Amino acid sequence: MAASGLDKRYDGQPALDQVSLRLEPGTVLGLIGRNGAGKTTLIRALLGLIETDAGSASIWGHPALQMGDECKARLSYVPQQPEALAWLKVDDMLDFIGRFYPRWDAAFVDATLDRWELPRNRMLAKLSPGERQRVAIIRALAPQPELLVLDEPAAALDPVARRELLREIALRAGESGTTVLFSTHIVSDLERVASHVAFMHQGRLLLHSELDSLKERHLRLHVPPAAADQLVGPVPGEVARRPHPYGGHSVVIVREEGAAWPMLAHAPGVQREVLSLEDLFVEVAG
Ligand SMILES: Nc1ncnc2c1ncn2[C@@H]1O[C@H](COP(=O)(O)OP(=O)(O)OP(=O)(O)O)[C@@H](O)[C@H]1O
Repeated sequence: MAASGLDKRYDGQPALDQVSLRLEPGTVLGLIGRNGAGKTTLIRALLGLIETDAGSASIWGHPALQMGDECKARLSYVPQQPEALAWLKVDDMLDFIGRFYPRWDAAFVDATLDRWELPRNRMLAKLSPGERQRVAIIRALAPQPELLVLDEPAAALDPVARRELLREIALRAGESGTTVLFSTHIVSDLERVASHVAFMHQGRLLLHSELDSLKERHLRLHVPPAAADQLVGPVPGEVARRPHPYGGHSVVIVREEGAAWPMLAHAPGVQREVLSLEDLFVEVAG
């Protein structure tokens, strides 16, 4: 799955601004960003569900906008608010959908409905939002997709259900090599399962990196007033800068993998701080 140069405007406002992204097979990419950052728009553009103003998206080398049935059968998508087939009972909907998929795992459906204590005979429209989301997740996993796309799957789930979902995603990725793209604003969820992380902010993709190397590549420097002369121009790799309330500045920097830190990181009186993912998110998107 890949996109290059995606632009999308709504009422003149950019929802996607020159977004390029490549999802390598077998990775679990967590897409993180604040409300309205453009996550859903990006997911829909990647899947060819909306046309963009510029740029292109492809899935397994085919243009996303002209995806054929063969490709569709290899991927599953859980939208933020699953609404399809709401007049059917849980069991009937899953039976009906299952007929379209050769690799439909009926035993998984059965076991997971029990494990998640979902009412099989109730109409989808009468389920709670969290229950509906769980059913949508079962529906998405049962065909054993090669590519699983989840738009804020945890939004309506309680903490126990969230853990179960994350465990299931990790299992699929680890055992079957399923490629996963999921959006979230819960940083701890992302840290639990993602191999890669992408930050969206105001329609732009600010950062796309392997999760493990992210912390090694970023640093917050606390620069005391005495070293202020070092901050006249931009610091190499500068991502964010804030004045400290008690004087001095904090500067977040990024370096290429294996590259050296800029001189400022070694300057006298400058303190280095390794950022958590949450801190980094707040720094770039705050
Ligand atoms: N159909 C639409 N018509 C007009 N504006 C839209 C439409 N869809 C999205 N937008 C706007 O585009 C921007 C990005 O929205 P999007 O839903 O992609 O954000 P998001 O990151 O998924 O947000 P959230 O975390 O709240 O779900 C927002 O400002 C939103 O209001």
